[in-house]
Amino acid sequence: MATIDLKDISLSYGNNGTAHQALSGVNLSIEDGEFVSLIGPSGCGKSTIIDVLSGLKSPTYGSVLVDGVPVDGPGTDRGIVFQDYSLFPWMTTFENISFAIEHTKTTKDRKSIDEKAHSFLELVGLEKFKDTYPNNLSGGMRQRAAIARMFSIDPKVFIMDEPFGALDSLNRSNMQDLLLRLWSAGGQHKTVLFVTHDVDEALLLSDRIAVMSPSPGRIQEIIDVPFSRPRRRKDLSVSRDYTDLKAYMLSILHGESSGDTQGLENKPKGS
Ligand SMILES: Nc1ncnc2c1ncn2[C@@H]1O[C@H](COP(=O)(O)OP(=O)(O)OP(=O)(O)O)[C@@H](O)[C@H]1O
Repeated sequence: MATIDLKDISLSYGNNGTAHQALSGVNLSIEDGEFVSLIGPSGCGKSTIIDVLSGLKSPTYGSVLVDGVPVDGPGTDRGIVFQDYSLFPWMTTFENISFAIEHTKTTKDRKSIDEKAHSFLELVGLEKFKDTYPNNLSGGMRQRAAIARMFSIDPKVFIMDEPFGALDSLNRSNMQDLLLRLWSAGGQHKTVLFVTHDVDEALLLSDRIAVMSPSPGRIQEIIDVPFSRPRRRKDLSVSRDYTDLKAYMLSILHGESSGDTQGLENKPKGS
């Protein structure tokens, strides 16, 4: 059970003389179990929002709440996966996961921690690579290990910053399927904030998509994704509603739409 509230967030980098306003007046509420993606051009402030929600950066103005409680630093209630560097390079895959479990303090004895770590490695198909160091894993394997680690600590909230951005398209599809499978396992969905540059990825995964605009970073529009779950790529790709919504999103991202939800003629129905 977790809700996220970003309330009127502004953030400036640097000091007065050279301050750069990265975010201005960002408001976003995410419901319990909701999967929300952030999409927008490079430099619009997606990673800054991720850092603020993670507790790695404090906003200059505004507040961040998880389940109504203000975020004042990193915590095990929020699991994070970045595009890279999510794993400790000096630990094997097994050690990375067992270390994370150990630090949640919910599992105390060594045997239970190790069993739990093994079960998560198995879940993502990495049991054979338990003694391998991250540098000797492929990019896809590293991200599988990072996702296993995030799930193993059972956080209320998943925060993912372009986790599949560096993967080739086949690996990326496999990882999206894995994420959706784990996300919906057990019927209790986690609350997710997911950054992507990829419109298809956002439409496949999300309940809602927040489209950002730059200079300073703002949320330009929030789109409801109307497709029922489970979603299958091949069904989506032949659906007229899907191609219309994708075209609409691309038009916003390329600055061809005002982004005004009122009275937009080219906005597809149901979004
Ligand atoms: N530590 C920093 N110091 C100064 N400016 C920064 C810093 N980090 C980010 N910025 C600036 O803040 C703005 C938002 O950056 P951010 O990384 O959040 O954007 P982004 O949307 O995640 O970009 P990308 O899609 O390229 O990862 C950019 O203009 C960036 O140059």
